[in-house]
Amino acid sequence: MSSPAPNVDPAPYDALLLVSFGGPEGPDDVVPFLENVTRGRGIPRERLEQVGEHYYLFGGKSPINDQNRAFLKELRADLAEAGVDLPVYWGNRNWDPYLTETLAQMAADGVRRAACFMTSAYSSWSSCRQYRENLFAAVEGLPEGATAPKLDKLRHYFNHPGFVEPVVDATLAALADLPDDVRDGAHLVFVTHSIPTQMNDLSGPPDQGGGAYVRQHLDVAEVIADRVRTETERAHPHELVYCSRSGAPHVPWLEPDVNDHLAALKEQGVPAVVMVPVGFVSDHMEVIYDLDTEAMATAEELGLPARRAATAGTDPRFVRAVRDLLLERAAVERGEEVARAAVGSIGPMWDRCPVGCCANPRGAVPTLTGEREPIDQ
Ligand SMILES: CC1=C(CCC(=O)O)c2cc3nc(cc4[nH]c(cc5[nH]c(cc1n2)c(C)c5CCC(=O)O)c(CCC(=O)O)c4C)C(CCC(=O)O)=C3C
Ligand SMILES: [Fe+2]
Repeated sequence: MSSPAPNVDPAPYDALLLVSFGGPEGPDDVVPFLENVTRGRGIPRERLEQVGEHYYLFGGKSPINDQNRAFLKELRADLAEAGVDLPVYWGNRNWDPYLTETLAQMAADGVRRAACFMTSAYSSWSSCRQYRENLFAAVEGLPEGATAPKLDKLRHYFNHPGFVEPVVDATLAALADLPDDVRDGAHLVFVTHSIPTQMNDLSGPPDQGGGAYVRQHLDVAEVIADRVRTETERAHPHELVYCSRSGAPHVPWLEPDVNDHLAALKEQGVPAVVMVPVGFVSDHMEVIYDLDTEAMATAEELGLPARRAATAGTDPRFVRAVRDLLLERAAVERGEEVARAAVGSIGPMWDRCPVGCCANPRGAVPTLTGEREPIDQ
């Protein structure tokens, strides 16, 4: 008796599009990149100069593009090995290769319908809807006569086992790397990008009361802390804290800041910490500057032993999650029943963002890939 053939049919998709943030590749790129990111955002000049310095400290080069190149390579190899025959494209919101250029290429190649995988895992305007607004703008910007492929965003994966399992292992590895005499009392400090509290209040579908961004992170942190407890047979207390606060000082953002939190833990007599950057999918600038450079210096000054857990990056389980999400959605679009993997208490996320989900605090802007296109708020 033969078992049923595994589903490797990507139809109705004829391409996969990796959608990312983009980052500068050298010193001359830094200012134009920051201008791209912050156009119309009211970020104080002082903050921009500071962030510029973070990039210059690393030769003006963000690691994010190379990380996406490495991810693409693994993703193509994974798809090929699994027998999924599908070209993979890559486009960024804020730097070369820009989404518009990539979509123009896809149109020229005759791509009619593409699934989009975003390098951003959670709900909020910054981490989801802004990507969808940028997809709309990129399609609008296509040259005359080019027919854009229809785009679908693959569902949120913050609670997909392929994203969470590598972070569990990374947390265990970071704990194991702490000195023996402080390990047992170590706290797990889950870290994500701060956003304005209003943006968190608006995150998720309007009928779910907002706050999805924080709720999703808390749920994943709970799952990881639980798994770590099972593996180590020890309950490491955990907290969710924030990094990379921006904006004007009088505008409230999510707190506490990771640096303040480390000081508070030291004050309480906590012997060590593992920082788990659960809000990020690779070791880009927020991780290598805000955590590895700044927060590590804070820990050092405090005399608080600290380790930073790796991000999912190119872990084969995370790469495979993209394939699983793609084939799952393809089956859904063909009208088939699917199993949807998810860990934690929230459950698998929707395929199309509901109307008004993660509203733009500055007002309605057209988006793609939602329940209703192009304007849904
Ligand atoms: C939630 C979130 C994520 C995680 C989800 C995701 O990954 O999308 C994220 C990722 C990233 N953010 C990045 C870079 C920047 N973000 C900025 C500004 C801002 N980020 C915000 C939020 C987020 N950002 C917000 C609310 C602002 C304020 C301005 C605004 O309201 O839009 C600024 C301007 C300077 C400053 O204000 O700090 C820069 C340079 C890079 C590239 C890193 C690299 O180059 O390696 C990545 C991956
Ligand atoms: Fe950001």
